[in-house]
Amino acid sequence: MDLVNSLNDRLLFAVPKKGRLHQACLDLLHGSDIQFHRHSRLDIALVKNHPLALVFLPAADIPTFVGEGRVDLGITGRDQVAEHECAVPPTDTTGVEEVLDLGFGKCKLQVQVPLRGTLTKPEDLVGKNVVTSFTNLTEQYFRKLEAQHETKQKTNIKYVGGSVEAACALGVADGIVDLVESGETMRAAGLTAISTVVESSAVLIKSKHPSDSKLVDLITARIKGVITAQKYVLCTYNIERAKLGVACKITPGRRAPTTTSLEEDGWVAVSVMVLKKQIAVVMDQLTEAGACDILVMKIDNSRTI
Ligand SMILES: Nc1ncnc2c1ncn2[C@@H]1O[C@H](COP(=O)(O)OP(=O)(O)OP(=O)(O)O)[C@@H](O)[C@H]1O
Ligand SMILES: O=P(O)(O)OC[C@H]1O[C@H](OP(=O)(O)OP(=O)(O)O)[C@H](O)[C@@H]1O
Repeated sequence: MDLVNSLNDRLLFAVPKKGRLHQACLDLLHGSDIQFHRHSRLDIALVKNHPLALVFLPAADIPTFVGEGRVDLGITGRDQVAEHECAVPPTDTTGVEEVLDLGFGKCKLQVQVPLRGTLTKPEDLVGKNVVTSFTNLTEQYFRKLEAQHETKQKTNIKYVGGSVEAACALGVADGIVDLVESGETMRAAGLTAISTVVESSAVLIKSKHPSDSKLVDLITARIKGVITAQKYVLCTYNIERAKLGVACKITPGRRAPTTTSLEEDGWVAVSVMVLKKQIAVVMDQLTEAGACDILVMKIDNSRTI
């Protein structure tokens, strides 16, 4: 198969080829019914049911390809977009547009120092050695700090590709700038966070001039449907009509709750979307408000505005 020629007339969609975002992206594509078969060792996969091709790239490179318009859509971390934009500021025609926050891959890019050391605030690192994989954001952060303190001292920023947390223990750095999610890696390395450079989560991005805007909108709507379905549950309950006003305040729904009269006089059944993380509290409040037969169901997919 001439893979390169078969890319003509297909929208290109970049997906992280490995790392923390890879599996969540595959799950999202599956949930969106984007069907493909990836041959082993090939970083391009043609989508069977859309004029679309997936390109598997390192998360850090995706903002470059999408920003230059070589690839139409992509998923990466907001931290990677920010790192790229520090080096290549967007113009009217280049750079990426964020389409959706995907809600996974949440982490913070933080300045970290040894827990049992003398450095306690970011200013203490000015003029010292800082190791990171995010050199552009780190340069920007420390140049700003140096300017604020009107010092001629320059912080020395060094790049390493991974295991950044080892740099202080190995005597290469006085502090690091690295990603933190649970904080386990940081604590295990005897480090503590003293400042946040960027807060991140996975985002869907698009180029400023995608080759097929209609298909971009369709793929966006599909992905949004899956993300919404993951965030919400469907809650149904029965309640006396007289108590419906109070119950609707507890479960206002995204637009409004759906109510249906029950065969039993004066009673209604309510069906409403509730944020998954709030459902336990909502169930407690509904019970107190007089609701009964409360049921909670998983939503597989959705299309909402
Ligand atoms: N611990 C984490 N928790 C949540 N999200 C993370 C975490 N670490 C990284 N990420 C997100 O995933 C993106 C890719 O990071 P990851 O380290 O998995 O990339 P990678 O392509 O495997 O790179 P590398 O080879 O440098 O490790 C990050 O830019 C960030 O947005
Ligand atoms: O706060 P935590 O939950 O411990 O996660 C943070 C760690 O995750 C990432 O590294 P990853 O494990 O992807 O490997 P890497 O160091 O090779 O980038 C990041 O660079 C941190 O080291």
